[in-house]
Amino acid sequence: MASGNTPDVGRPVTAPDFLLSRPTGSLRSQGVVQSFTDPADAALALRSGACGLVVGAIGFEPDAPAALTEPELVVRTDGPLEPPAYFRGIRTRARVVEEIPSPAEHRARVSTALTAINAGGVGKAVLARAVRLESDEPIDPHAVCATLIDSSSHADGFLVDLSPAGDHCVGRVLVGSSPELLVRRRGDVVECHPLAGSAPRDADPAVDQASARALRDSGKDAFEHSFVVNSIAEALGPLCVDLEIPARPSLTSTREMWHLGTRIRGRIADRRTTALDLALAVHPTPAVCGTPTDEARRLIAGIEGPRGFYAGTVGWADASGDGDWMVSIRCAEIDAGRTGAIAWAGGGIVADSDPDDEVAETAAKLRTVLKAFNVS
Ligand SMILES: C=C(O[C@@H]1C=C(C(=O)O)C=C[C@H]1O)C(=O)O
Repeated sequence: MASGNTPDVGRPVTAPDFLLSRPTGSLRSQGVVQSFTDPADAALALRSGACGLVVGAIGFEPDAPAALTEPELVVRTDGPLEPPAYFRGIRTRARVVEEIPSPAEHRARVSTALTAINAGGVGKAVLARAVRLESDEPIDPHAVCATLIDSSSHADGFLVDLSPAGDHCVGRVLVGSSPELLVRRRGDVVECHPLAGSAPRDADPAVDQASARALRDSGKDAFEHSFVVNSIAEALGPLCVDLEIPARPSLTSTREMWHLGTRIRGRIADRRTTALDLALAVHPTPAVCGTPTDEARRLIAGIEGPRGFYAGTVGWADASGDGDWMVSIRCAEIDAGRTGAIAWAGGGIVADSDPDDEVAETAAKLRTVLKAFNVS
C-alpha cells in the first residue's frame, strides 16, 4: 500500500479501492476475495467466521444492492490518513451543470413534506437534492478524496469503489467527508454520534458564533434532533447494556456547518453482535430518513425517487466485531467515465421547517463536496 509520506512520482499503484479516514483510526484496502450485495449475507459471513473483514457501502434503500467486499490487502492505522503527495498535487476542477431538482422545486417539495407532516402520520422526514458536476479533465477519485480529507477539520474522508454492487455500478466511486458516526464498536464499547439540526458556518467570527448560539437555543432544531436520539436509543436498547445518552445535544462543527450532536455510548450485550449488525440495526436513522421510518421512507421515495448510496452507510467491520460505520453524507458519486459526478445534500423537515431555510441549508451542506471539486 502507498506510504503516506513518500513523495510519489507517479500515481501510486497501491491506491486503495476502499478507504475510511477518521481521527480515531483509519483503514484502507485493496482487492476482492468475495463480495456481497446483500448486507445480511455479509453480516452472516462475519459472524460465522467465513469472512475476516467486510468493507464498503450500503445504500439508503433497504433492498438496494450494497457494495461490500472482503478485501485482499488491508492496512489499519491509529490516526487519520495522510494522503500521498501525488494525489495532493492534483487540483480537480468541475462546474455545476444541473440541479436535481432546482432550488424552486426543492422548496415546493419541502412544502409537500410539510403538508404530509401537518396531516399527521409522519413526524420528521429528510429531503435531499443533488447537483451534477462535469469536468473537462478526468476526475481522479483519490485526488478528490485527498482534498476532502485535507479540508476536513477532523481529517474525515472515505472512498468506496461501488463496482461490487452490480453492472450498473461498475467503475463508479463514492467519495465523501462525513462528520456523522453511525456506529462504532471497539471491544465491548459501542458509540454513536448522531447529528441533526444545522446552521451554516460564516467567515466572520461574530456571525459564526451567533449562528452557533442560535442553533444551540433553537427549539425547532432540538425537536428535530430528538427524533434521531430516540430512534437510536430504541434500536440499541436490546443490543446494548449501560446505554448512556446525554439529556441534551451539544454543538459540533465541520468547516462548513454547525450541527447539534449527541454522543451515545453503551456496552455490547452479546459479543457476537458485530459493528455491521449494529449498523444494520440503526440504519436509516431519522438523521437521513425520518420518523416513523417506513412512512418517512415512503414519503421520500414518492418525492425524490431512489437515492442510491447517498444517505446510506460506509465503513468496515471485522470478525472480532469491531468496526466503524459513517452516515454517507457530504459525498459525491463519480461516474465510471470520470468526467462527471453527482453530489447530494439533505435536511430534516419538521412541522416548523421553512422551505427557504431548507434550500439554504442544503446549499451550505453541498459546499463540503463542491470545494473539493473547486466549484466556485
Ligand atoms: C442529510 C444530511 O445531513 C444530515 C441532516 C442534518 C439536519 O437535518 O440538520 C444534519 C446532519 C446530518 O445528519 C446531508 O448532509 O445530506
